[in-house]
Amino acid sequence: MYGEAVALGAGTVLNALATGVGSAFAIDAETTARVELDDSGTVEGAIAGAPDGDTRLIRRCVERVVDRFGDGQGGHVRTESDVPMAAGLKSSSAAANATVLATLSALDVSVGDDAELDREAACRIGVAAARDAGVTVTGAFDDASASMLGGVTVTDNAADDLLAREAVDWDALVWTPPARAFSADADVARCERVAPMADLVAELALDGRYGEAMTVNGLAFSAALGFPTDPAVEAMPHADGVSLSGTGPSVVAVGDRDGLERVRDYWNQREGDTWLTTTRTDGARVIE
Ligand SMILES: Nc1ncnc2c1ncn2[C@@H]1O[C@H](COP(=O)(O)OP(=O)(O)OP(=O)(O)O)[C@@H](O)[C@H]1O
Ligand SMILES: O=C(O)C1=C[C@@H](O)[C@@H](O)[C@H](O)C1
Repeated sequence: MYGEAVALGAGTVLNALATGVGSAFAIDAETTARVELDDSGTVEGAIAGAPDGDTRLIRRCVERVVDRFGDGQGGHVRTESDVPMAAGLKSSSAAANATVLATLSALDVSVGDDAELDREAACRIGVAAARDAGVTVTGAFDDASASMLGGVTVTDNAADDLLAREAVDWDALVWTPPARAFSADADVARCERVAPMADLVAELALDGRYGEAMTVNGLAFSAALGFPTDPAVEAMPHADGVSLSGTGPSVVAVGDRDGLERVRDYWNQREGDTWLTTTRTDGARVIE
């Protein structure tokens, strides 16, 4: 019983750690999960390129899907990803979504608008697994829904409610410094202090003013989480929006390509990886 699926990384419009309301947009960076189920009863996991990586999340995704749709199967899940881990680009949501879809496929459970399960419901299985594994603060339904559905989403993570979704076609520039920042380690109390700014960002996002929204988000959460704002200030004259992504350290700018190429000249002078990409509107998909 074999299943394979792909899900997307994402950037941040609004970090949900202040109020529980969040917003994210899918980018063209993929995580693939390959799941083989058997009658062993236990689930093993592996992460390509990270032999010591924490596989609790993906193992929990398999277990939750088998508990609901299977018959006591065990097996093995392996992920392979373009999304840097713990860098603010929703690697956890991409891994969870890909693993859930691959396990559903291995069990021949169809996923889609007119199928047994729609993709939003499948996404919630991964959110539950992320809470079980302790890799999230709020459940990150904003991250997970953007990764699964594509486009930009606005969510209330306290209720795992999808407040808005829009297919957006943006060019984006990503700077990922060498450091890593796990969401579970973020200073939530400090984030809660910027709640008035988060409320403003939510209003802007729900009004479709995503560029302004993410820029305010970036200034507020860079201050709350102790990240430099220089990369954002460098980008602002040339981008429609720029923000710290997730709980950092990556910074993402969106806008027209010429402007982003100007920003790339600045960010290339910084340690780390700077890469041009685009948003994705198709979301996650089953391969086999
Ligand atoms: N490719 C992967 N395969 C399996 N598990 C992964 C993978 N990538 C990330 N994870 C899991 O997600 C955890 C990192 O999640 P975390 O939320 O801290 O980072 P992120 O999602 O990249 O950043 P952010 O949530 O700030 O956008 C890892 O410790 C691991 O448990
Ligand atoms: O773990 C979480 O709850 C989150 C982590 C970050 O990606 C945030 O950007 C997201 O809004 C919520």
